[in-house]
Amino acid sequence: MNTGTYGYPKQGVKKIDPSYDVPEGVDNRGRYDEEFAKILTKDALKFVAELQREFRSHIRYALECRKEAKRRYNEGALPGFDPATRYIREGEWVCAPVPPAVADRKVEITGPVERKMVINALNSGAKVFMADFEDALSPSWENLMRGQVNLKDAVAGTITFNDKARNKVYKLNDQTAKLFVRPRGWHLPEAHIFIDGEPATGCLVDFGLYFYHNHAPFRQTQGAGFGPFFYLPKMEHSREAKIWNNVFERAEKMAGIERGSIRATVLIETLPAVFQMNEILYELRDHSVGLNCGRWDYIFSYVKTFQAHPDRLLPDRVLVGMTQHFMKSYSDLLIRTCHRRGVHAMGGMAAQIPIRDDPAANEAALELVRKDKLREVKAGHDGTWAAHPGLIPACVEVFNNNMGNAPNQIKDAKRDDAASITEEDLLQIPRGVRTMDGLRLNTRVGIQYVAAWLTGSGSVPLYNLMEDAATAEISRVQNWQWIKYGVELDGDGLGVRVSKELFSRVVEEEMARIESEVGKDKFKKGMYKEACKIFKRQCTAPTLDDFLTLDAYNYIVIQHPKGPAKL
Ligand SMILES: CC(=O)SCCNC(=O)CCNC(=O)[C@H](O)C(C)(C)COP(=O)(O)OP(=O)(O)OC[C@H]1O[C@@H](n2cnc3c(N)ncnc32)[C@H](O)[C@@H]1OP(=O)(O)O
Ligand SMILES: O=CC(=O)O
Ligand SMILES: [Mg+2]
Repeated sequence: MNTGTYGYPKQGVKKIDPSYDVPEGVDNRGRYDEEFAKILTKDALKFVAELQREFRSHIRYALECRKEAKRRYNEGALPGFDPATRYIREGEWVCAPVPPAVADRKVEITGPVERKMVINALNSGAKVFMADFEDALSPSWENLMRGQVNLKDAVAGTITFNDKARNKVYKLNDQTAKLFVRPRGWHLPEAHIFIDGEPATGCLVDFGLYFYHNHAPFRQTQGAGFGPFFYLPKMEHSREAKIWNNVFERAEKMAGIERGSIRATVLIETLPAVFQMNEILYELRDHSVGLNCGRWDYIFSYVKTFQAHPDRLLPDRVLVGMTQHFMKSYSDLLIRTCHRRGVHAMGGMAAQIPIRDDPAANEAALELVRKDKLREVKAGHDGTWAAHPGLIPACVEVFNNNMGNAPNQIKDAKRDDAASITEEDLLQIPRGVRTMDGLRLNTRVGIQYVAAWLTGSGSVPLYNLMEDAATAEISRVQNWQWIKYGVELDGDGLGVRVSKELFSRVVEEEMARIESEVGKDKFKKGMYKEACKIFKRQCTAPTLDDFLTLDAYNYIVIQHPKGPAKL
């Protein structure tokens, strides 16, 4: 079907779904659902529209600045510390004290805002559950709106789920994890809600609807007077943190709650942002509750930032771990920065997940997780992420054994030694081989991930590892980089140069392998062919697409009255 931007039929704008009651200037093109209507109330949408109107020019400017920075990096510049903000880096200031409710964040579970998983995560024994509208969620209208319904029920404490097939009813335990919510990044539009004729900014929809409905019960039942709490993804510069700070202040004013009630942890997961950690904390100093090592997007961002630097090619994805010098430097400097400013320095996600049908492989995976967590706690991190409830006991054990009863290490692990970390340390080229296996695995994983994403799953188990939008991005940009620069392979493919022709053959062979692994029936019913087309185009594009999900988003937008149905 011939479609315009976001799949909206080109022949004309159809009328607003009459069933949603919308404020002036807001056009809701998402499917009507009685449950969704309780979230998409006129007043809640009015709040989202106010945020959009107040901040759209700032967001547009910040995204323009990203483009400008990209242009500079593409012309050979390297990211680095900004001399203009040296006074912030060298100044003696601290963030507002950590709210007591979240002083102890030793282990945090993450997961999409899917109903059963929300309950399982809150019951998992982790201190925090990061409910994800971002890397782990395919942002279809259904997923986003159901996610909002689920979180509202979770904050109210009434969430239940009846798994009829297994005759099992899920409900919350007496003790649950504290909820943090991660909205989408600044770059993603919400193509079902138009404000003044333009798609809304995705993260303002996620934030605005969640905040509007939950701030009061959250502060009463979870935050002990503080909150709600957030994780903020994919920022590249402190000017983006400043926008969030202003959004928070605007929200606090609307709700009539004290300034500094809302708290957020910023993911440092872009290469430019590592040079802005003090500046980001400074902008958010009244609303901050730390930084987190978003290691997967960070690796993706290393490739993206250096897309025009053929001297900085990545080795196989599996070799770019936290012990590579640039990754270790990033984590050490993050700890030093956070603790100097009085807030949490959170670790990141190990990609291993439990392997049910192979006890030896399961133990080996658990051992890798333990090793990763031991490295983090010894380095001074105050807590870490787990992707699966089955990993919580191992993570808790490592952190408890090494931190005892202390809620965090903010005062005890100052890491002043990390003050000497330089720009060169943070940019050092990762070492390792580039192999045909690496190219094949990237291709197999990338295509299967996109296929899952197109059918509504934003995080999936593939080859015993957790894959989400961030890990899939690494597969995509690494393939792109190797093709673009005709990388000469090591190992089995020794001497072979990666080219579009070689990649085409690899895609064909890996598609056949995927079909045999998932079975003919699932392959036929799934969206593997569409995924292959998207992934292949992106890996061979003359210029690198900024995000895999921006292009793929067109396939999952379904506007009503009925636009093209892809899901
Ligand atoms: C780079 C980053 O951004 S990391 C953060 C974003 N990524 C994520 O959050 C990934 C979260 N994890 C997941 O989505 C899942 O664990 C996956 C997709 C990796 C694996 O999923 P599955 O193979 O379906 O897990 P599995 O079948 O072992 O699940 C067993 C049980 O644990 C539950 N479970 C698994 N992971 C989670 C989770 N993260 N949160 C809550 N419950 C979970 C399942 O719902 C299931 O529950 P049930 O027994 O009551 O039915
Ligand atoms: O969001 C986390 C990451 O590693 O990316
Ligand atoms: Mg990420």
